Amino acid sequence: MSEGAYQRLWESSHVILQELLDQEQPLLEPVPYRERQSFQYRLASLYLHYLGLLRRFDTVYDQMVQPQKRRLLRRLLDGVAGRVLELKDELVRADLCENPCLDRVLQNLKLTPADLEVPIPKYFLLEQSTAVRERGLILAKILSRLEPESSQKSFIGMHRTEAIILVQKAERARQGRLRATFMREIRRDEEQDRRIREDGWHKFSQCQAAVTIQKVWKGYLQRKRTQQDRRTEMEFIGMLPSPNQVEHLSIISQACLWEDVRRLRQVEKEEEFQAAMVKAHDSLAETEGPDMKEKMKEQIRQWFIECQSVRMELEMQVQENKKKEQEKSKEKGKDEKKKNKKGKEEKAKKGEVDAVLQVLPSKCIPMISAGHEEYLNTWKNQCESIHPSQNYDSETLREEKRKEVELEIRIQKTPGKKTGKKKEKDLTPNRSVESLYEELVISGLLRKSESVALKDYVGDFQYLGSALSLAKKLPTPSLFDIRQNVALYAVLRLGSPDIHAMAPLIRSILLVGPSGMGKKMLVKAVCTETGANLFDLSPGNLLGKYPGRNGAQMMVHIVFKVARLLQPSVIWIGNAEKNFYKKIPKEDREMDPKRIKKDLTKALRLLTPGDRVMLIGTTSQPQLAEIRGLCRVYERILFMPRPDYASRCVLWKRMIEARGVQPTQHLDISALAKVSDGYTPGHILQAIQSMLSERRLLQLSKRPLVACEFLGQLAEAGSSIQGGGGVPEESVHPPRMALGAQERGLQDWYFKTPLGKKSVKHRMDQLEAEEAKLAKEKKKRK
Ligand SMILES: Nc1ncnc2c1ncn2[C@@H]1O[C@H](COP(=O)(O)OP(=O)(O)OP(=O)(O)O)[C@@H](O)[C@H]1O
Repeated sequence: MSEGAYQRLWESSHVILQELLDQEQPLLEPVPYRERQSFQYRLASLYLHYLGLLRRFDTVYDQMVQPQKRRLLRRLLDGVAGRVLELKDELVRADLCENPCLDRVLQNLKLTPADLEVPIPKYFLLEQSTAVRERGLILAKILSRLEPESSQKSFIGMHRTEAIILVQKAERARQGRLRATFMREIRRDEEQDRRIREDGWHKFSQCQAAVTIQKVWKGYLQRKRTQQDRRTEMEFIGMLPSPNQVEHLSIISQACLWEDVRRLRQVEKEEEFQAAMVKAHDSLAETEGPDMKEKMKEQIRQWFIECQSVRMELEMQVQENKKKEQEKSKEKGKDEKKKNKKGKEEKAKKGEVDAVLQVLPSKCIPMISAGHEEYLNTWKNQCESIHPSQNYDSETLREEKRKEVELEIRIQKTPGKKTGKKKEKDLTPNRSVESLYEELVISGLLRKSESVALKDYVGDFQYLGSALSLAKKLPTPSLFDIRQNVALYAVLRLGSPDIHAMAPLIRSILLVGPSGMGKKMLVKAVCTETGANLFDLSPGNLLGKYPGRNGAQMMVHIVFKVARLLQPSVIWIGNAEKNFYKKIPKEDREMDPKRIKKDLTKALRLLTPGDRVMLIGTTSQPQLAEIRGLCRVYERILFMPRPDYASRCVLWKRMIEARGVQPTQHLDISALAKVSDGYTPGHILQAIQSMLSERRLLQLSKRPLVACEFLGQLAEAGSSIQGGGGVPEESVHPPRMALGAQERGLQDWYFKTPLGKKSVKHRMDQLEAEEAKLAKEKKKRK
């Protein structure tokens, strides 16, 4: 796309933004509780529109070259991202559920589930790439120093004789297989010869022979043609990838190349702009600075004189008014008391006070509005031909710098105020961050995170959300919802300091789901998408480290200190239930899993907006924990049930493709999705990995994949996980039933959490109200 195209995209985005800003004011007005549905609908529609706007601003900010426009775009982008997070919070409050159903709104607005995907601004990684790379290098350096010992340990030697026997075995097996194939061919030839000898040659006339050959040939041709037609039809309706994908890929890679070129130009123009800013500042301070100072002094003097006279007048008036009011208030007091009494009695008579729904005032809207104004005043009508090379605009630069210089001079005249924020006690005042960082790496509390993109967390949308709600069934979150919530709660907040400071503060989330649901994968994805450090405070990882009460305090202190200084950071606690055990099991007593509970709670409370540190807990057995303590530490709880049919379809397809295999029409993905009901993505992945061995991959050209080949592996994957760590009494059941029971347990637990409780209560109230209504109608008919 050209600069002009991005400019047009920016322009059209502001038309949408204007419409959205117009809808903001009415949303602030309180709405009676009975209009809850329309309130939710308005919120959802606004949320979807802002998401679209976020996508647009991200594209424009990523590709626009002009440095001043980029600065404004960045503010707009962060503001809109913050507003998306605010609206998500409002939606959760209104729907009493972490994954409100948006399918109906989506349909009404003629959008697709792809429009619901949360875009992760590209600048999160692009603009901090050097910092992240440097930190990665330091980590790799420290780890490489530690590595030799572990690599020596993992190598298991083999005796020479054993090795020779192994090679001999393999060679004999190979020769045996060759001989068997050879013998099979000889026997087949002999059998054919024998049959010909016994039957004798069938004699054809010339005409008969020609007809037979034609029959075979025409049949072959027709089959080929039909196959081709079928393929074309499937490609046309989008059920098969088109054959000219190579061409398509080359177009995409060329577009990516152009995008990179534009990013390089951005850097060039930014450097020029930085230099110009310094120059403009210095020259303004030198030429206009003294005049500004004089003017300011004069203004202050004038203001002082005016204030003095106004104050005196006001004081006189106040004294007069006081006298009058004292007299009046005596009389009024008697009347009001009577009125209040009456009002209260009337309300009590009506029975209840009508509850209202209201959106909280936004922190982001003022920033977005200011950005929108600036766009309208400065950039909207600016003709592109003025700056065809995307150079900075010197007039606007001087204007901005003038304000900055003025502000600097003003600050020189008024002494700065001291902030009264209390500082937390530093237990390691004499240590440098580098040495603390190294200590954490050596003790294994700071780990290298594997690189995983959030989009690789595969899963489809819940298409039946509203239909289920109408049928009074609680829709369970889909894998798509989970990916979306992780993007909103963790990635967007950790990716940018400005977004973090504006958005509602979330310090911790807990991922709850059966083993193999991808909880650890999501933690890694958050680190990858934001370039965050990964601290591991899992109880199993703390065994024997920083012993004693003081040790635990010091450990938590160092982790949070380094996490904050080198933000963004993720502090991960696997098996999070162990920190809050109701009763510590014998096998876990040695690790004393509850020892960091107190310090963790305290340290979390000290995180404020702008501290991009997030605690992410993962658990598959939350029932073992004391629920109040767990819910106090983890502010948001994301329940991850097993994938539904739609998600399983995408999972099978994408996971097979990831092994380098393009599924053909011989492979019935839908059947695989049906039989894998009750299995987690981890099980499906395990089945695919053990089925698609190197040998099977080599055979693909001759023997295409079919669905039934996976069944054995799938059954094994389910049963092996169950045998490894499952609950003993469940192991007698087939895996599907047992897993279902485990899931129900998790769901029951979720309904005991604060939000779960509210949601259940709300739905019960709704049911009761409807039943009462029906009963009334019945009575009337009688
Ligand atoms: N939605 C998904 N898309 C792609 N891969 C997935 C998905 N969910 C899980 N996986 C894969 O399944 C495997 C198991 O996932 P992971 O170890 O993250 O699960 P977990 O929930 O943390 O399990 P546990 O509770 O046992 O620790 C990983 O290889 C992960 O990449």
